[in-house]
Amino acid sequence: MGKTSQSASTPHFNGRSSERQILTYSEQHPTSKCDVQTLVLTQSTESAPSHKYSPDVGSSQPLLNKDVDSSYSDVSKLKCKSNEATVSCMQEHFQMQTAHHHKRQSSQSQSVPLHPRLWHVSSASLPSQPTSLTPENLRTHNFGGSGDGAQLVHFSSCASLSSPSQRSDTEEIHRIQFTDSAEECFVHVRGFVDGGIRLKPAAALSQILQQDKVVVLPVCGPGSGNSPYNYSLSTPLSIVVSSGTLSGFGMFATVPIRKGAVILAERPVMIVGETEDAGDVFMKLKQDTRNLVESFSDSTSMSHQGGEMVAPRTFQGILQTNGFGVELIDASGDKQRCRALFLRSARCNHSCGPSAIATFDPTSFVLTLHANRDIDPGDEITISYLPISSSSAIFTSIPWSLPESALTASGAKAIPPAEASESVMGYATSSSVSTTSSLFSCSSSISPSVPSLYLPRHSRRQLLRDSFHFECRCQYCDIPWSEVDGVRKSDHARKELSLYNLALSDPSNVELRKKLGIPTFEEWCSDSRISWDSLIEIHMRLLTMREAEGLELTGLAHPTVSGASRSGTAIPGNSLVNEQGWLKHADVLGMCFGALKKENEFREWVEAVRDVRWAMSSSGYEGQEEQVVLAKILDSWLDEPGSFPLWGWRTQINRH
Ligand SMILES: C[S@@+](CC[C@H](N)C(=O)[O-])C[C@H]1O[C@@H](n2cnc3c(N)ncnc32)[C@H](O)[C@@H]1O
Repeated sequence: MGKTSQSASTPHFNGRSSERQILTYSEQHPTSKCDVQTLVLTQSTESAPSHKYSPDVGSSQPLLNKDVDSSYSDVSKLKCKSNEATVSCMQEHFQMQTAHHHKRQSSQSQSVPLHPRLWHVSSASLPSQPTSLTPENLRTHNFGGSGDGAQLVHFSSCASLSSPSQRSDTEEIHRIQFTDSAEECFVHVRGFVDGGIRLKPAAALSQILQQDKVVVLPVCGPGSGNSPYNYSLSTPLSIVVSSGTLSGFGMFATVPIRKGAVILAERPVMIVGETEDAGDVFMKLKQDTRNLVESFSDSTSMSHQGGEMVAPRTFQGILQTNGFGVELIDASGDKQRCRALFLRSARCNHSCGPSAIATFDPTSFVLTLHANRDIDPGDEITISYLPISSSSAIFTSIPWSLPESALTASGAKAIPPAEASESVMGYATSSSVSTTSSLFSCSSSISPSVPSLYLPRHSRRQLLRDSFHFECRCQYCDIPWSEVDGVRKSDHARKELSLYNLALSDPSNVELRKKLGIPTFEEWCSDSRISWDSLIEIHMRLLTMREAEGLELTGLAHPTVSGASRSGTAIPGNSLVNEQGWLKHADVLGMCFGALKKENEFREWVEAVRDVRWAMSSSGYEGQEEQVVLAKILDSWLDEPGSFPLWGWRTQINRH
């Protein structure tokens, strides 16, 4: 093993703990000492499809490779111009941008020393100089794919390996060499890899991996105000050490990114089984990768306020803090929970109204970040560490299951008992607000059907504190005391959204829908007693609420990855909800306007939904084919609105 006593010349962590693994190591290249089994991923014989979308609905041609960027490139170019100067200004000040940006900055580069605290992430035990995360390191790691359409398709058989029982921990660690890039990933999942991992060709990975729309920056600086999530690209930057509790880095957009579009796709550098020790795998990483990883924060070693170190930093803690929970699927279809570490996505901070949704495809080893809403240059790319839907594609960071104590203590009152609500009412136009108010006033224990992102602020914060070891300072939580009303409104809005979510995700739950006063589209279409604007009002209002809470597309994490179901865990919100978020509301609105024969509005909504579905269809995950089919249908409606099957239907009903 590469673990030895600490060397003076290399970064190390001091500390003693009988329970924790203390990090000490020599500079020796880990793989030079260890006999790492290599699994070869051979190149696909199938080249990446290069055709673009054609509005031929009946076409049998696979349409898996629509270039997300192409639909938005013009907009991006336009919006980007004004920001280009400030983006490069930023690059001059921070020497940790991605390789791509480093290249662009070229001769204008001006070196500004970084404040050590920003590198240290509040840890006194890190090296005094920034030995990692330099552009050089990032370039070495080559986040972009190198081949033309090269794809990861095959995980070679490991038949030649000895049986697991005879092996040491070190021998159980496998190195995956991706044939379409210089990347490699170490996998330590006991008794799992040997049988092979179920892999399939991933669409256009190299194309996606080459996208470079983000930069890693300190989260605090001028213009950030109370919230860390408004980094102003138009303000000349100088580094200010935060006096608040939030420190460290975050990921920021450098270009405009449209809702649903792929922000980033990357593969992990290591995957560790739930029960395995991360330390052994860390020692296998290349030195520069390891240096980078060691600069990552370890929240398990910090006090909840994040201000002081209360325990030694450990590899396990770094993985817990920065790793994504994913599930791999073995050749026989069994799943195993693991933690995967992605060098760039590890910089994504949590927000209760995340700007991105992360999904992991266990068949291509690719984590994809999709935009949850339109993102401007300078906006932080955030994800939710809390569950956002019933079967989130990934379960971020630490816990495999949130502790019972956290749930009890959260005191959430999300879904009231049916009998306590007001009398069942018919479908209404504007009474839904008062109805939901009465529903909320009922007390009950927490329902497993409520994704925890919909819980009130104090519950979300408590979950994050108990399970992720930090006090959430996202803009949806970090509301000043003077704005108590703001907190109350936000809590109420989330509860209401969760209720509607439940009703909309399960149309058979007629009782709840009636209590909420929300008809289905079909009911609205065929029943002239329901006023024509009722459904439109409801969905418009829910959309506005979603936007205010930053919960636009969150539910879309759901269909993206097979094999990452969270059912059976104790995490609230992981059971039955099939949330669709913004798409559901926008879908219904488009159809309503179609049924009312309002062509302009119909086009507006159908086009918006079509764009998002196309964007969601291009990252190689399993749900993409469904999105393609739906997008094609919407395209045909846009070509000929009259082809919408219920075109003008509601107007006829009204006449009779
Ligand atoms: C995966 S890391 C995110 C990147 C990290 N900020 C860095 O500098 O590398 C997770 C850690 O970031 C901090 N963090 C993330 N989201 C936060 C939030 N909303 N409020 C406060 N701290 C947050 C916490 O310290 C957490 O343990």
